[in-house]
This record gives sequence, C-alpha cells and structure tokens, in this order.
Amino acid sequence: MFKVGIIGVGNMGEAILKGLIEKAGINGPEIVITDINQDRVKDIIEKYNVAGTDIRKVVNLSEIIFLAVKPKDIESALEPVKDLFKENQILISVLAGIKIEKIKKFTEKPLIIRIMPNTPALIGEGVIGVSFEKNTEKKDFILSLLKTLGEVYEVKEELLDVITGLSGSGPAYVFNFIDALAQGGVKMGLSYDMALKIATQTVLGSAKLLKESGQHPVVLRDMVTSPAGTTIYGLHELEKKNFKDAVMSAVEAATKRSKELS
Ligand SMILES: NC(=O)C1=CN([C@@H]2O[C@H](COP(=O)(O)OP(=O)(O)OC[C@H]3O[C@@H](n4cnc5c(N)ncnc54)[C@H](OP(=O)(O)O)[C@@H]3O)[C@@H](O)[C@H]2O)C=CC1
Ligand SMILES: O=C(O)[C@@H]1CCC=N1
Repeated sequence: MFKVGIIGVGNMGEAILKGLIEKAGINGPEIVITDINQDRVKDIIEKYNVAGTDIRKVVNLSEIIFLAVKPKDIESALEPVKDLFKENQILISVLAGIKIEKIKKFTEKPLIIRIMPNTPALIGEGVIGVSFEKNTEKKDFILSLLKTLGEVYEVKEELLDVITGLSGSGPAYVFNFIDALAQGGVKMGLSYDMALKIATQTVLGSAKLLKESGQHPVVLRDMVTSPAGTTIYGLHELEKKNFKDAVMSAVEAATKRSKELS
C-alpha cells in the first residue's frame, strides 16, 4: 500500500506532492501518482522519486487519494475506477466547484473531503479551505496533514466557492499586482529585474507586517500616508481607477464561476 495517491499531477497535484514530501515528511516512495499526460508522469517521477502507475492501481493501492484533475475531467477520471474504492479510504478532491454530492454519485465508499488549496502550498505557505463530508475520527489526522501545506480553514461546503475566489485564485491577482508594481517602476526608470525584486519584497514585507503586528490594514496604510505626501497622491490614482472595486469584483466573479462549475 502507498500512503498517498495523486490522480492528476499538473500545477496543483504537483504543489500538493511537493508540500507532502518537503513539509509533511512523507517519502517519495510512499506516494504513487497517475496522469494521462505520460511526459508529465515521467518528469514527476524523476523529480520526486515517487512511484507512477495507472489510475486503477492508484485507487487500489492508496490509503489517501488526492483527485487533482480539472473539473471537466472528473467523469473521465472517476467513472472507470468507481468500483475500486474501499470503505477505509479517503478521497480528497481539490476540484473547484465540484460538490461532495456529485463525487458521491461515483462512489459512496471512501470518506470524501473537499479542499481548496492554492499554489503557495508548493512552499508550505498555502491557504487550504476544507470541508468534510461528515464528522470522522480521521479529521485531526487530515487537518494535521493539510497544515503542512499552509493555513487551514474548515468551512461549510458552500463557502468553499468563496475561498476559491479569494485564496484559490488569489495568487494570480497578487502576481498581476506585483508585475504591475514592477512595470510602474520600469516606467519611472528602474530595470525590470530590480523593480520586480523591490515589488516582491514590498508585498511580502507588507503582508508580514500586517500578520505580525495584528493591526488593521487601514491603520498600517495610514502609517505610510503623510499629509500632502507622496502616498496619498498614489492612493488617489488607485481610487480614481476603482482599485478596491476591481479587486472585490474579482473575488465575486471567481466565486460565482466556482458555483457555476458544479
Ligand atoms: N492551479 C491552481 O492554482 C488550483 C487548482 N485547483 C484545482 O485543481 C485541479 C487541477 O488544476 P491544475 O493542477 O491547475 O490543472 P492541470 O491541468 O495543471 O493538471 C491536471 C492534470 O490532470 C491530467 N488529467 C486530465 N484527465 C485525467 C484523468 N482522467 N486521469 C488522470 N489525469 C488526468 C491533466 O492532463 P492533460 O493536461 O493532458 O489534460 C493534467 O496533467 C482543478 O480541478 C482546479 O480546480 C484548486 C486550487 C488551485
Ligand atoms: O482557475 C481555476 O479554476 C483554479 C481554481 C482556483 C485556482 N485555479
């Protein structure tokens, strides 16, 4: 038996895999993976020293199975193996939008858990929303495993859509913001390389200050903003371009899209 099986080792499957090996102390040979993309399988086996096999063996041989295919591929992944699941297994779906109820239509046997991680799980700095199909004595174990990937928030299943729109998709918004900051620096004369480093540290340092100080973001914002100084001129431009409106709408739109995927 393998401790963990992963079906679909794309961006998220690899993030979970790397997190489990580097942060949860699970050894490569205790993990088995499968993917329809054979080049991907080969790469991942070489990179992490995991086992690779077909999906039937992954389902047959794993205690915990992460399902990390795109929502559109759920049927092609689960239909052929639906009769292979066993009562004592745990099936953890990372699929955006796909409800536990839908997964149970394929199989009633394993305990089904839905998570919504994000890519910073690659370095143990993720956010992971989680909903359990039902209460289980395995909950503490699963939560401790997920905590190695980042901060874990247990929520009612319907709120996983919001977590998807906020932290699941959030890294993409943040990377766009960092790139935009850097490009602003380039427009004003810095090299992109230097501007990107400065933008990245500005976001990281601000996030750390917010977290470690426990202060409200508005208090920290006001600490930066001198009367008639530079910052208020910059903030005014963001206000004119509806920055907060744009960010709130992004979370709203992604949340709605997650609901549509079900
Ligand atoms: N990327 C992210 O930041 C996040 C993603 N998610 C969720 O994670 C899931 C995966 O997303 P992501 O990793 O980005 O997607 P990817 O496309 O990068 O990875 C999915 C992998 O699964 C493979 N695959 C498709 N069908 C099957 C099948 N039947 N059996 C085995 N493997 C299959 C794909 O192959 P091929 O490419 O050839 O189709 C691909 O290699 C999605 O459901 C998404 O909602 C959740 C949180 C964050
Ligand atoms: O874009 C997506 O659908 C996935 C879900 C959250 C992040 N990426």
